[in-house]
Amino acid sequence: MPTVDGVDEDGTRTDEGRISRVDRGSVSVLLPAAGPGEEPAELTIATGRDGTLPAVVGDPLHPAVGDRVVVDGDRTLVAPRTSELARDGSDRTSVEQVIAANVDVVVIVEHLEPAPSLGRLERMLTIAWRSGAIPLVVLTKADLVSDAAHWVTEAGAVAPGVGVVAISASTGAGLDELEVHLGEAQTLVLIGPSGAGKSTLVNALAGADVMVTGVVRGDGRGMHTTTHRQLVPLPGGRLLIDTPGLRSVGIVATEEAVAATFEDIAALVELCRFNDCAHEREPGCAVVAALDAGELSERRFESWRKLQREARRQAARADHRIAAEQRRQVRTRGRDAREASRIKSRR
Ligand SMILES: Nc1nc2c(ncn2[C@@H]2O[C@H](COP(=O)(O)OP(=O)(O)OP(=O)(O)O)[C@@H](O)[C@H]2O)c(=O)[nH]1
Ligand SMILES: [Zn+2]
Repeated sequence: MPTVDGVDEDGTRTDEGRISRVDRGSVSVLLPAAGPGEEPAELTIATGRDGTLPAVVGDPLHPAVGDRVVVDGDRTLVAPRTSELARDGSDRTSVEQVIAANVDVVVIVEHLEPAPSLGRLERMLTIAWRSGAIPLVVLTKADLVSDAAHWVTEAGAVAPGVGVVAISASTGAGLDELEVHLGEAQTLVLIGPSGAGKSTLVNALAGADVMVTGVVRGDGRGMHTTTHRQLVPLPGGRLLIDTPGLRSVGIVATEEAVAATFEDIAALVELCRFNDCAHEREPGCAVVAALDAGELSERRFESWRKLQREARRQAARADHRIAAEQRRQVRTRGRDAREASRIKSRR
């Protein structure tokens, strides 16, 4: 059993790295630099025929960019994940596809010009809360507007408990404040609409293009890699995950994630007189009372309802997929059993 400090019980060294790229049949693993001034190394590791790697704990799993791995002898094991950014499976068999693992902060990038969409912010916040990472809202292009402070307040109201920073990549305004919010050695992903300024922000955080050379391991297990990495080292020991499809992740909502995004409404629901209040015309409905009092906006209420409906729909769809998979397994087992009894009766 490999240990996390890099030395096995029998004294052999194990390496710890992060998956920096996932391809068909293989993954790239980024190993930390051996010492100051040295470049990080990158290995290519073959995955199993089904595309999985063994896990430190539990069943083999499909690796994702950001996965922590322990390279131990001939085996590469995936460590348990602290967070997962998932995309709803597009086909009927796969439930969800994890596109980034072990993310600390989901940076939600939204432009100030054109005016930000609060509904989109709520949607992206739900994705972030769902992942297990901490969301941070970055409003870009502050140099183009005069009411950035107003939008910081508005965004703060739809993102209770979440940091909101207005920045300008053009003037550098707000970048210091952003640094404070990000802290050191964190793994980040950026999500946001096209043109919001994500690439521009990455360049600002990176300071320069980060180029890394691959190496050949002495034992020949690793191969030289010159692939374009999807896990980008940033100054301050930070890592940025930028995988295809991540920037425009479709929503994978759960009721818990929706409740985390709409913490204010979730608190109101607790105060409704009836447990099964539909928040329509029931007496003692705290949600309707807040709407009537103008404490809750109609826009936010509708946005909450919509995301809740989506979460329920997805849960039902996932249940449906699981049920279909179970039926398939029962059929296969039945066929195997019939086959076995046929063989037996022939003897
Ligand atoms: N004035 C101003 N323009 C900005 C700022 N940040 C980004 N831009 C511009 O906005 C445009 C879009 O920026 P990108 O960084 O390419 O946006 P993106 O979010 O990466 O877009 P996609 O790659 O399509 O997802 C570019 O022309 C940038 O120069 C800013 O702070 N101020
Ligand atoms: Zn109610």
